[in-house]
Amino acid sequence: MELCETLYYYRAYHGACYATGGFARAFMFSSSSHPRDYMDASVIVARAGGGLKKDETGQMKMSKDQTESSVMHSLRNNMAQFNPVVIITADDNPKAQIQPPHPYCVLDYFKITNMWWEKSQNKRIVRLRFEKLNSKKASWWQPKGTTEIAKPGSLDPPLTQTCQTCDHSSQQIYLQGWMCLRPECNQFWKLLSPISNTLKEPEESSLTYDPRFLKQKNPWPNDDTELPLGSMNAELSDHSIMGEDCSRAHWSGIVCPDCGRCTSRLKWTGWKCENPKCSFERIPPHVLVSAASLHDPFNPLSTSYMYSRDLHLPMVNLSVSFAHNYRINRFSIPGIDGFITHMIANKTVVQEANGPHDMFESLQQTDIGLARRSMGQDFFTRHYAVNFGMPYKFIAATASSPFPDSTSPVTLARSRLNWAARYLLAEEPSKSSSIGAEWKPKEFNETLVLSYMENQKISYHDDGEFGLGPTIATLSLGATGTMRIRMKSRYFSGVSKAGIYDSELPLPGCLQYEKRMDLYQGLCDLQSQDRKAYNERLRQIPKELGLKGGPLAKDAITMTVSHGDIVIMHGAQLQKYYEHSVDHMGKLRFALTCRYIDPESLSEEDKPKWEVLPDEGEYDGTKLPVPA
Ligand SMILES: O=C(O)CCC(=O)C(=O)O
Repeated sequence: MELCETLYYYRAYHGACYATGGFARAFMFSSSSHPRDYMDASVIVARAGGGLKKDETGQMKMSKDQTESSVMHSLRNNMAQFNPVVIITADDNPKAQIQPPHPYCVLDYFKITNMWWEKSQNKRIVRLRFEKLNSKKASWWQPKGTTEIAKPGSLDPPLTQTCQTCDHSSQQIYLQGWMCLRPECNQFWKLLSPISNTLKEPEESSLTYDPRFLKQKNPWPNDDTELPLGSMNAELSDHSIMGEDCSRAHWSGIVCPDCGRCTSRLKWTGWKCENPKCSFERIPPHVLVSAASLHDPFNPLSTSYMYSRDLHLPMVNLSVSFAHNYRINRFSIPGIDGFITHMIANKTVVQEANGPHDMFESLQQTDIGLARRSMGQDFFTRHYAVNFGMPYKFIAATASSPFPDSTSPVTLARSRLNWAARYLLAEEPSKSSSIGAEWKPKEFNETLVLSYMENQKISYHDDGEFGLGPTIATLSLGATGTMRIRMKSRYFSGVSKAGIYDSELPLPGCLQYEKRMDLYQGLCDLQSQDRKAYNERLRQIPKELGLKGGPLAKDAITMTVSHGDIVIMHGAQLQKYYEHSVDHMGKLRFALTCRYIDPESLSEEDKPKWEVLPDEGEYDGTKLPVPA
């Protein structure tokens, strides 16, 4: 992750070659290399990535012929337009002549000089020869005290021969003899035996590179020049620019100037080198993003009720009301016991003392411990988070502290959201008494603060973990966000990833709703009568109805959440069957989300070491002057 966030030329989380926009940018040279791969101080020969699978012994093996892919087109573009690629080595690279000092190390820029087809383990593969771009620069990966036996260009040029069958010419790569390298030709990958004068595929283990092929020099325009390998992210301009330190470049990783390690920005305040032996830290000055700068000329704030920019599918029911300076959009989704309320704040709300404007600015001025949360295996969430009150231990566990250790926006948000939830749940027309009774003992006992810099977002997820909810309320501060709510794929398609039909009551809006409804009762009966036949039916139904796991439902509700707005989701079913995501287009956004977390649902070690006291803020939004 650190590599991919720091090096603009290598953003391939799972691949050997990173290509983008039709050009290859970098190659990773690691343990899954091919036996004929080669590496010295100036030349590398490697197999183009892809097509490897683990065999039963855990070894990476070719499972099928390689074919022309978009990566190969990119590599050809690099050659045609003289775009060099960066090569990175991993510490398990068996061809490295020295032990690389770090798990991943950048070698340098290389020219791709040759790209050809071969055969290996009876499968067709593509191979590449790379030559270091700047031949004047020493290669740090050359063993100390040694010199290259032959530098590129110091030997005779490689032999080139034309195939008598296909008229295609190619260089001689192996000392064992010349071979046609055009896979369409029936002479492809065959050596002429001088004894029998017949063509035969070579013995792979006997192949030795022809030094004239390896050590050729291929001049490129502008070679022998230096290109930057370090990232230039996070260079601040000389002027103070509002939000510059929250820009995409500023939450990218940097190359540590002290030890050279790629370092992601894991803390809101700045970078701290992750190398345990290095103490480098960089805290860029934060130029306050002022609340006044959030002004949207196409949606001007007023003390009247605001416009709505929310959209929904026709099946979703919307009721609109106006109260206490909020436009209140209340959505309910058929089949779901619950509702979603969007309270759209006006100028009176956002400008009130200790209100959204003040909270937004105050959150930027105090270090409240916002950090990216670990998702395991060295991966971290994109956004920053910190929790107060009852510990939040779901998905990616977040550091928690008692409310008294937080800053005023955290407690103010809790009190504001408790007021909003209390007000809305009491207003809920159909079931006010039961919901109100359920809610009261579950007033919010936790505030999770999320902060999103430019281009950061939270992808589709639910908040339905055991012991949490059933009411979840968020106060949005800063840049305008888009919150999307959609049915989970499993319930939309009715099929699990393993291809098994889900026999739960189908939800309106799902694929093949009517047909699935027709099957529903019969399946319930079969389940209680004949378990074997029932399981068999679950495997047959996807084929009968033409259903497969994987299709994504359209967003049922899309809300434009502005600074000061509140979104309240109520109902466990909403979290079970639906999921939500939020992104934004600005430089900085905070989401302060309050939940009730049942302390009894936490494991002994997760239980707080502090008492979570009731909210004493007593915020009351009804006290503000309302639009005339
Ligand atoms: O950013 C937001 O508004 C929503 C945050 C959210 O979905 C969460 O905390 O689970």
